[in-house]
Amino acid sequence: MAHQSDLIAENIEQYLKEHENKDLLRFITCGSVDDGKSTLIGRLLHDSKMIYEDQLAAITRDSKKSGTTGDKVDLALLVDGLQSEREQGITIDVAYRFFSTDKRKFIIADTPGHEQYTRNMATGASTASLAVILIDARYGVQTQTRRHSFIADLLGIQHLVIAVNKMDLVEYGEARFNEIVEQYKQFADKLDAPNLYFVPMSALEGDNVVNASEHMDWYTGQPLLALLEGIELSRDQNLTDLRLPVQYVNRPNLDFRGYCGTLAAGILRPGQSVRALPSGKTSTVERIVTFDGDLDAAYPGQAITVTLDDEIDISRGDWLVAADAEIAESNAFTADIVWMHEQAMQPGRAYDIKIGTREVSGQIRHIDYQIDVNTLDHHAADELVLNAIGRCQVELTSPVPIDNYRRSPGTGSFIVIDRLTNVTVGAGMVRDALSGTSTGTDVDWQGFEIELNALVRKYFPHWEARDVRELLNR
Ligand SMILES: Nc1nc2c(ncn2[C@@H]2O[C@H](COP(=O)(O)OP(=O)(O)OP(=O)(O)O)[C@@H](O)[C@H]2O)c(=O)[nH]1
Repeated sequence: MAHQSDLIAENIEQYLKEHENKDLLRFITCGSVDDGKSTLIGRLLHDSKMIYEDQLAAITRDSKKSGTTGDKVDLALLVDGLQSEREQGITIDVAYRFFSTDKRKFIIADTPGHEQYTRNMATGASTASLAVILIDARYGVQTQTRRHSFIADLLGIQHLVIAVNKMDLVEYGEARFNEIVEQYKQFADKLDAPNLYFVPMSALEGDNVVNASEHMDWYTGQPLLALLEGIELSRDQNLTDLRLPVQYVNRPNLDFRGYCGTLAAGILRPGQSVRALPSGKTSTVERIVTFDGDLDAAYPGQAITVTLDDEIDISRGDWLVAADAEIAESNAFTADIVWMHEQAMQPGRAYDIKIGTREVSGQIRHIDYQIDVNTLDHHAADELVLNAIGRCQVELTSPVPIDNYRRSPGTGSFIVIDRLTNVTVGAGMVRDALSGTSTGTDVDWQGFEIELNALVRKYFPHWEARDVRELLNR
């Protein structure tokens, strides 16, 4: 079990360094208000001895004053306490907590359930491999449960742990648990849902969180922590396709030219034949350079600098892929977009799209449908408001290589940036390439007109856009 030095870390850099030889599981916790998310995280930290003695003494004292658990220690106070410390002076959307056991280190993204739910969850989930979805055993699958599961699935999370909590309030009943499992599975049929795990638990009483439950001997699976420690993650990585989006070209002197980036997919080795996109030029990997020396092989997620045998022209935003890889290139594709800004997405408006390490201007040319995250129904939409999710057609002013997000999240995702304010207003997951359009590098007239209208409204409120256009046409 953990030592004092393994306690919850404040500083992620230092924390990761201390535990660098263990593998890392990032997970997200989701639940409706009062499902017991804080209690669960508190219980996880408490039972795996991640809490300082003085913290425990403080919450034991506070539980008597302001807890909701009678004589018992209210472990939710631990999490809420950490949260309020972190929130002093700054507004954060997602709180991250770090802990480790002998087997693995963990980062929990804890997303507040109330406001701007979709945006927060999408932020927390975008780097997570697993989601713990809490269900109150008394109420079973709720609209929120479906919403959380859908977003987790949309973001390509491979493992969903359905934590049926508060089993103590349903007499630890096996029949009730099975009923909820069935309810959930029926709904999960509509998802691509990858690996599902169901755990009956009581976060309050400590059943099946870290320690196996004495009250539910009918449950033969593992408690939550053992599950989190044991789930195999390597299978989730795409080791087949090679993708290195170049973040920056390092040229300290005439003898060295290295291409730096984080390997998004595949295994890269010296001697490998590679092709640069969009130029199509090929070469061979000479060295893989890192801060700690050269590598014989690099894996997804590793930040590397690559040198090649030939001097081919590669710049920031280009991709290195396997020489024989077949990749569609197009200036149009379909994508699921999560809208993250108060100002609604307007099809036809010009936005900057940052895809991989490249930034290109473009527009959302059409919303095929909006997805109701509560029912998973599709319906028509002219715009996407804050937190809405839609299947859209995106068109760029120049072609890019297209990767499906599910196959390669690192290169198949993008963000949408407002051109006037430079604020990130949306996040998207690429689905399929569409055949290119004649727009090519032409001016995007529709987007231009919308921007023009906005500018005219701002600076010449008494003018009509029509007047401006007439002026331009003269
Ligand atoms: N009986 C019982 N009560 C629980 C259990 N888990 C949590 N609770 C209680 O449920 C209430 C809500 O728990 P929290 O942990 O604060 O729930 P939360 O989901 O974090 O809620 P928010 O922080 O408001 O989003 C508290 O009174 C807890 O003591 C459980 O397993 N059994």
